[in-house]
Amino acid sequence: MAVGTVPWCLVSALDVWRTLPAKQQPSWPDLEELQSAYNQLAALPPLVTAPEVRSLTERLAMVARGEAFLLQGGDCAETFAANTANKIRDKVKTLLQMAVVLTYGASTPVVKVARIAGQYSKPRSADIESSTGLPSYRGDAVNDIAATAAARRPDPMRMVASYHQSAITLNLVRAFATGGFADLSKVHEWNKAFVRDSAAGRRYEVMATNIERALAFMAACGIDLGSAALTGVELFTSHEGLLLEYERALTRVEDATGNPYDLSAHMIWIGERTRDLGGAHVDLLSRVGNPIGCKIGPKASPDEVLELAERLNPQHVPGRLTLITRMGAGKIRDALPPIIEKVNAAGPPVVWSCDPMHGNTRDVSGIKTRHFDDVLDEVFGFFEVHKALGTHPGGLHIELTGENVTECLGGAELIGEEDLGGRYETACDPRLNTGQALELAFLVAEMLQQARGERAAAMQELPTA
Ligand SMILES: O=C[C@H](O)[C@H](O)COP(=O)(O)O
Ligand SMILES: C=C(OP(=O)(O)O)C(=O)O
Ligand SMILES: [Mn+2]
Repeated sequence: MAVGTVPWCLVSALDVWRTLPAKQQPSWPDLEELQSAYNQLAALPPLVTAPEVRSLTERLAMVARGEAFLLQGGDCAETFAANTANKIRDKVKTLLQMAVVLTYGASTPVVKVARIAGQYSKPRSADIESSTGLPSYRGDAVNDIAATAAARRPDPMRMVASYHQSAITLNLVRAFATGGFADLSKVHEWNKAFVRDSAAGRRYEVMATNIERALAFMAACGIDLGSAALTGVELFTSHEGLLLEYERALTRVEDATGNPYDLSAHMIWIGERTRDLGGAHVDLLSRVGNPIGCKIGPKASPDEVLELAERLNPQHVPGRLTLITRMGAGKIRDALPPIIEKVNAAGPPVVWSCDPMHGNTRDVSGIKTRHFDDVLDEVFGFFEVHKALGTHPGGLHIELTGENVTECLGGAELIGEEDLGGRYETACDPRLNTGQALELAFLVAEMLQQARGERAAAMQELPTA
């Protein structure tokens, strides 16, 4: 593994990353322990399969063509402690509820990708936490969040533990997706309860009633709402491909095709802090067959993004690459247009997705938070830019939870600074709570409906031949 000691000609293409600068890797204190964890991971079965991964690429190709919408969401950082049946259920439930609302708004399929079953490592701004003087918490796959020196020591066996936690989660997620939990009529009943019982929901009575009518119409037409197609969903998994040893150990060459896939999740994304063109992350992930995401922050130049897009999708495969822009509400309207123009003019087809969370983090008396209005404003900006350029606003990437936490400010429940202490439970970044996430889905659905109405009106105005 220590590639510096191996002659260059013996390095597998999948290990070239070992010769390149790798940012945000833990300082593993014991390389023998690391080797042992790697060997264990490499011998374990994959978490997902190559055909599933290819199905997601096909679904994302539909998004790239403007025929579908992508919804990606979940925790900033999953933790072993919060990996309980109820919390997993409620996260999946929130995603499914959002997806139904967005499907109605967009009148197209919604591709559902959870940040789940592997989101256990975090890039950090600082190696040392200023409040404690301890090494920063880097996710449960690396160290423990408890504020002691022993807890913060990076332990490679935690990567093996996070594999097992991911397997447990995935087992439940698969059961929820196909075992009746995701039944369209039931998800709609949950949305009706949200609309009826919450201040946030009451604003969306009209849309909920319209969805109800659409379901009644389908039933009247003889469509069986109890059929497998409507009681199950396709739910894919994703996480940031940050820990290179973990991702490499779960990269497997498919017998049937001879192609490598990172089978730790269906979709893997590269973070804003590790997307260097000459870096290890871009190299490893450029070589696997999964759909790849890449975060794009406000400092990225159009040329740099085009180069990244070519590097990550040289064959121009639709669905292979999702560019997840996370500019900040105040910057998106200026920063995004030149990037879209550059990539669309010469580059590969991409899915354009909006992460309205990471450019809008702020500090309130030492607590990391985000304001719902900023999140919404960035989403509005994203839609405005795409409308002006005639491109498809393909998706949303959200940090959310299925619980009633108080981590982000605002929303219809008007969470204020004084409320942040109530249920602030995230291990890293502040997440939208269920109500805020559903509210966002209804607002985006309204936007999508309006955009459809405008397109239809424009078509009617076209002169006939
Ligand atoms: O999730 C994203 C990053 O890991 C996170 O925003 C970094 O947070 P920090 O600035 O507190 O290190
Ligand atoms: C680290 C993250 O985001 P970014 O790379 O965009 O900062 C994240 O999605 O949690
Ligand atoms: Mn985050």
